Amino acid sequence: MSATLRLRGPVTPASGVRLPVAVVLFVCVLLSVAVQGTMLTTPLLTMHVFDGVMQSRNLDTLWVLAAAMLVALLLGGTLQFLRAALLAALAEQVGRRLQLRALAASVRIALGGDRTAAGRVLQDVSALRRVLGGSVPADVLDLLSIPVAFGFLWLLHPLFFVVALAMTLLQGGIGLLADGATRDTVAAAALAEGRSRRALLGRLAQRDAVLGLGLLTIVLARFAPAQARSLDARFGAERRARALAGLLELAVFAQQIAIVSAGVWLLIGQRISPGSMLAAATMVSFATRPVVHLVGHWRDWSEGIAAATRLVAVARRGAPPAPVPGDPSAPAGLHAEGLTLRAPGAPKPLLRDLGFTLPPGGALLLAGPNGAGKTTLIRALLGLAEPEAGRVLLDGSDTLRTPRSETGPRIGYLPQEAQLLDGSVTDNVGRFEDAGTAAAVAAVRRVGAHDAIGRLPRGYDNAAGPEAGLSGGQARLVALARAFHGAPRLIVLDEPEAGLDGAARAALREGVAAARAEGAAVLLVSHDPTAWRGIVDGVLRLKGGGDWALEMAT
Ligand SMILES: Nc1ncnc2c1ncn2[C@@H]1O[C@H](COP(=O)(O)OP(=O)(O)OP(=O)(O)O)[C@@H](O)[C@H]1O
Repeated sequence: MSATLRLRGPVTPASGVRLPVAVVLFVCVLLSVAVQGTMLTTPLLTMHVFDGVMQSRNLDTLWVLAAAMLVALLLGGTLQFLRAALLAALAEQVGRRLQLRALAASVRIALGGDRTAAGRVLQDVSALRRVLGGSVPADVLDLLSIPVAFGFLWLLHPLFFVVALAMTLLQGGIGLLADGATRDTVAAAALAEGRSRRALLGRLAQRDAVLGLGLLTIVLARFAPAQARSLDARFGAERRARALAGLLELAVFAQQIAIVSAGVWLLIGQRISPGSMLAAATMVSFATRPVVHLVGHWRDWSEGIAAATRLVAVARRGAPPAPVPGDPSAPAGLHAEGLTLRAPGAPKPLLRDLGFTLPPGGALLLAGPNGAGKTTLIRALLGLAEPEAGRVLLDGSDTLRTPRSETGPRIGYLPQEAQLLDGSVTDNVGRFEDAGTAAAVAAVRRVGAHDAIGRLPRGYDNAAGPEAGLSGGQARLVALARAFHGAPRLIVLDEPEAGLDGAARAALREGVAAARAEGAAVLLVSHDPTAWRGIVDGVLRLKGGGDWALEMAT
C-alpha cells in the first residue's frame, strides 16, 4: 500500500499515485465503516448460534456460522491493516509538511523576539507526529461504530441501550476529569522544562566565561530549582493520571457487571433470549471500546491537541505580511518615511518620525551611543521588523511587505554576528547559489579578504558554518564578502570593522567606495565616523529618546 501511496512531500506521478489528504481521509472513513460492519457481525452470529443451533442441535448450521464468523474476522483484520497503512502514510506526510511550514514560521517569530515560542515549534511538531502516527486516529475513526452499536442494543432491548449509554458517559466523564486535572499542569511543566533547558544550553555556549570566571556552580544552582519545579509538576500530573487510569479500569468492570445483571434480569423475565444476552454483552464492549481507548490514551491526544493549537497560533503569527505592490512614484534607492520604532515592551519610542532617502551610489553612516537603536533601525529598514509607524521602500518596493524572494537578492547585509550557515566559504559567500566560485572570489577580493581565505587549510572549500572553527575575524570576513556578493542594490553593514585588523579595515573602505561607484546604496553603522570621512556622504545620528539628525557632508 505504501508503495503506491507515496504521500511524502511533493510526489511525482512516476513514483506513485498522488492522493490529496482529503481523499485519503475519506478512504479511511470508508474503511472504518467496513471494519466496524465486519466486527458487528460477530455478536449477531453469536446470537444465531445460541438461539438457533442450541435449539435445532444442527451441527451443519454451527459450522456454517463459524465459517461466516471467521471470514468476517479475516476481512475485518485485512481492512484494519489497510487503514493502519493509510493512516501511517497520512501521518508521515502531514508531519513532513508541517515541519517545514512550522520551521519557516518559527524563524519569523524568532525575528520578532519570541525565542521561546520559536524553539518549541519542533517539539510540538514531533508531539503531533507521534499522536498522528499512534493509535489515536484509529480510535477516533472507531467512534463511528458507536451509533450502529447503540442502535443494535436498542433493538435487542432498550435496557441494554440505557446501560451502555450510562457506561459510555461514565468513561467519557473520567476522561474529561483526567484531562482537566492534568492538562494545564503538564503543559506548564513542559514549557518550564523547555525554557530552563534552553537557558542552560545558552550558558553552555558561553563556556569560556562560565568556566573561566568560575560561574559554573552559580549557573547550575540557578538551573536546578526551575528544573525541580517543572519535574515536580510533571510527576504530580502523572500521579493523578495513574489514579484516574485505575478508576477507568473499575468502570470497565462495572460495565461488565451491569450488562450481565441487566441481561440476567431480562432473561428471568423472559423478555430476551440467551443469545440476545450474549450479543448485548459483546455489543456493549464494541460501543464503549473506542471511548475506553481514547480515555486510556487521553494524554497523547490532549498533548497532540495542545501542540496543534500552538502550531496553528505560530503559523498565524509567523505568516509573512500581506504583499503590497511597488510604489512607482517613490525615489530610487532606499527611502524611509515617517518611521517610528519601539523596542518590545518599551514605554517610549526609540526613534520618532524618521525620514531620509539614500539614492543609488549614496552612502550614509549610522551613528549614535550604545542602545540608541541603530541595530533596531537597520532591522526595520531591511523589513525584518515591523515599525510602529511608517514604511521603508527599496527602489519603490516595501521592504517589509514584498516577498523576501524578491528583496533578498537585492540586499547585502552584514549583521553584528557573522551568522554563517553550514557549508563552505564559497557556499556562504555565494548564498548557496550556483553562481560559481568566480563570483564568490570577486566578492572576497572586494573586501580584501582573498589572502585571509587563502590561508585557510582548504581555502574557498573550507567549512565556514558555526561548527567550522573559523576565528571571529575570519567568520566576519566571510560574512562581509557575502554582503557584497552579486552586486546588491543596498548594502547594510552593522559595525563592519569589528574584529578586523588594520589592513582588512582599509580594504573594507576601498570595497565600500567601489560598490558605491557601481551604484549600490550603502548604509553602515560605525562608532568611528572620522575613519569614514570622505567615503560616506553624511551621518544619520541617533541621539536617544526618539531624536535623530541627518548631517550631510558639505
Ligand atoms: N528584542 C528586544 N527586546 C527588548 N528590548 C530590545 C530588543 N531589541 C532591542 N531592544 C532594546 O532597544 C534598544 C536599542 O537596541 P539596539 O540594539 O538597536 O541599539 P544599538 O544602537 O544597536 O546599540 P549598540 O551600539 O550597543 O549595538 C536597547 O535599549 C535594547 O535593549
